[in-house]
Amino acid sequence: MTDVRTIEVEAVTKRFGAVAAVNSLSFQVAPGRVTGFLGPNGAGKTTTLRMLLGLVRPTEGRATFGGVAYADLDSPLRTVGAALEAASFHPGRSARNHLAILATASRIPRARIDATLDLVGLSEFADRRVGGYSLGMRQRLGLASALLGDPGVLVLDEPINGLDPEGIKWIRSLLRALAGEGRTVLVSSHLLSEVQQSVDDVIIIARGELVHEGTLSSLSAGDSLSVLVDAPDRAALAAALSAAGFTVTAARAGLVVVGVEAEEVGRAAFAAGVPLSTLHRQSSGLEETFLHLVGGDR
Ligand SMILES: Nc1ncnc2c1ncn2[C@@H]1O[C@H](COP(=O)(O)OP(=O)(O)OP(=O)(O)O)[C@@H](O)[C@H]1O
Repeated sequence: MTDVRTIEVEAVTKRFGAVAAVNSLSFQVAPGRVTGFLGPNGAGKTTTLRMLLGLVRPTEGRATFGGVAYADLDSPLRTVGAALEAASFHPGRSARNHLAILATASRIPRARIDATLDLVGLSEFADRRVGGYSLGMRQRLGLASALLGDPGVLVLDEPINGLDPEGIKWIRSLLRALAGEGRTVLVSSHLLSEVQQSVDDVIIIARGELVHEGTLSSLSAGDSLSVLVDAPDRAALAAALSAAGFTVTAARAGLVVVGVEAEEVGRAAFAAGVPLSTLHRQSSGLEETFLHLVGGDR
C-alpha cells in the first residue's frame, strides 16, 4: 500500500493565463527526511505547495499524498500540517484561541494545544493578541497550527523567514527531530544556505521546472574545482597555460583554470619560466552551485 506520507508530484503544470508558473514538474518526497524545496523568487514553489494542498487546481498532472489528493484525505489536519507563507491570523485573537478553534474544527484533543505551544516556544505568549506578535512569533504560530494534529507530513513555506539566529537554530533542530520521528518534512526556501544545515534532500526548481533532485551531497558532486592564477606578465602566463593544454578564462583578479589542481598550473608556469604573483585553488561552494543551477546571476 502506498504511504500517505510520501508526497508525489506527477507532471504538474499550472498556467495563469499565458504564464506557466509550474511546468510539467515531477518529484517525490520521502518520509523520515527533511527535504528542501528550493528555487529563486518566482520559481513556482508556493504555487506547487498550494496545488499540493488543494488550494490551486493544477492545469495538468496531480500532486498527492501517496496517491490521495489533499481534499480526499480522511482527516487532513491529522495527516498533513501546512504553514504557507502569507498565513494570516486574526489579530484580535490569542495564539491559544487560534489553536483552540482549529482543534475543535478537526476534533483534535485539547491537550494538543498546550503541547504544541510548548513545542514551538510560544507558551509564554499564548494568551497575547496575535496582532502584537513579531514576524518570528507569527512563524512559530504557523508552525504550531501545522503541528497541532500531530501529522505525518509537514509542508512549510519559508518557515525560517523572520526568525532571529536563535530561532533559526531552534527550527533546524526541530525539523531534524520531526523527520527523525519518521515524518515527511518539506521546507521551501529561496536560499540554499538558509536550509543547508537541516536538509537531507533537495528539490530545486527554476522557472517552474525541476533542475535538480537528490541528496544534499549530490549537489556538492557538481562542485567545480578551479585555480586562480596571475603573473605580472599576464599575457605570457595565458600563452604558457594555453600551450600546456589548459582552458583559461580571464577574470578581474587573474586567470581562472577549471578542473585542475594549483600544483599543475604552478608547474606549467614554472616550466615556461613565467614568475607568478597569485596561485590559489578555489572550490565553488554549494550556494554557487545552486545559483548556477537556477541560472542565478541575481
Ligand atoms: N494567482 C496568480 N496569478 C497570476 N500569476 C501568478 C499567480 N500566482 C503566481 N503567479 C506567478 O507564477 C510564478 C511563480 O510564483 P510562485 O509564487 O509560485 O513562486 P515562488 O517560487 O513561491 O516565489 P517566492 O519565493 O517569491 O514566493 C510567478 O511568476 C508569479 O508571478
